Amino acid sequence: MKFKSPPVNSLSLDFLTEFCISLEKLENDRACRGVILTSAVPKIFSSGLDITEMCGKSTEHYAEFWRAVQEMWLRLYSSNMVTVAAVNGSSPAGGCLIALTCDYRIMAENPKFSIGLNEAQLGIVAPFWFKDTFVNVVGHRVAERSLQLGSLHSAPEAHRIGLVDELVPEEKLKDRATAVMQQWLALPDHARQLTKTMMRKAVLDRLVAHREEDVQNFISFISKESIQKSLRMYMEMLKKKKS
Ligand SMILES: CCCCC/C=C\C/C=C\C/C=C/C(=O)SCCNC(=O)CCNC(=O)[C@H](O)C(C)(C)COP(=O)(O)OP(=O)(O)OC[C@H]1O[C@@H](n2cnc3c(N)ncnc32)[C@H](O)[C@@H]1OP(=O)(O)O
Repeated sequence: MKFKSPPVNSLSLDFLTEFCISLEKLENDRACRGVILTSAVPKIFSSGLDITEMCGKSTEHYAEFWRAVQEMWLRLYSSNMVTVAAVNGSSPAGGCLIALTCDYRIMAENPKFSIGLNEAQLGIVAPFWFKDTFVNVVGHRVAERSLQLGSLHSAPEAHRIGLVDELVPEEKLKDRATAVMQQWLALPDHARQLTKTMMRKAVLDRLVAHREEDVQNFISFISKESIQKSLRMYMEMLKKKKS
């Protein structure tokens, strides 16, 4: 599956809805046992949640948007398919979450590409299930430091801390992702799927049990004037960086 929402594959409500529909179709297709996620936009895997969806909108809109973010994560983290992220560009925040939610991450070894949960830099907080997914990949200490600092890690650093499983030259990314997929698909599906469920169930159950509470927390957090101001300033900073 190739993300193609230029300029930066930001995760808008439309993007998330289409992503979930596509995943559901693949999940229900018995012939499909695995999916490789990558980007058709040069240099960017995904710029994370679309910030414009979280600025100056109604409470109803925030609720709908956040449910779509939750749905994307719940579907991908609990997928029966083998999921491989072929990270061919930068991947901050929600983009990093997509990669972390997969079974395996391969990143192009370009040191200009960065990845991480940088929410703190925007003055916002990564929700508990972003944090739980991160901890499950890199461990508590690395996750704590990285989250508090809102770090964006260069590709080599991301590999060093275990955020990505391997680095390959960009032109070899597709072949390597295919080889990894074949390796994972060589196992009997039922054994691999039950193992995956065992490893991820507690974290998935936690969001399922607190889903509505999480929506309400998001709404009350994102509606604060101080948070709206931080997001507006961040968007302005992104625009200024260009000029
Ligand atoms: C305690 C209770 C807690 C409850 C929980 C509450 C809150 C938490 C909520 C949410 C968690 C948030 C998760 C997120 O994902 S937030 C998004 C974080 N993303 C980023 O920080 C990335 C920002 N973007 C960049 O760094 C760069 O754009 C890039 C991806 C590195 C690409 O750089 P490049 O130079 O190639 O492009 P531009 O910077 O010129 O960007 C082009 C164009 O796109 C716009 N844009 C970029 N990113 C986003 C985005 N995420 N959303 C919307 N728009 C984006 C950018 O402004 C430019 O627009 P323009 O109009 O100027 O062309």
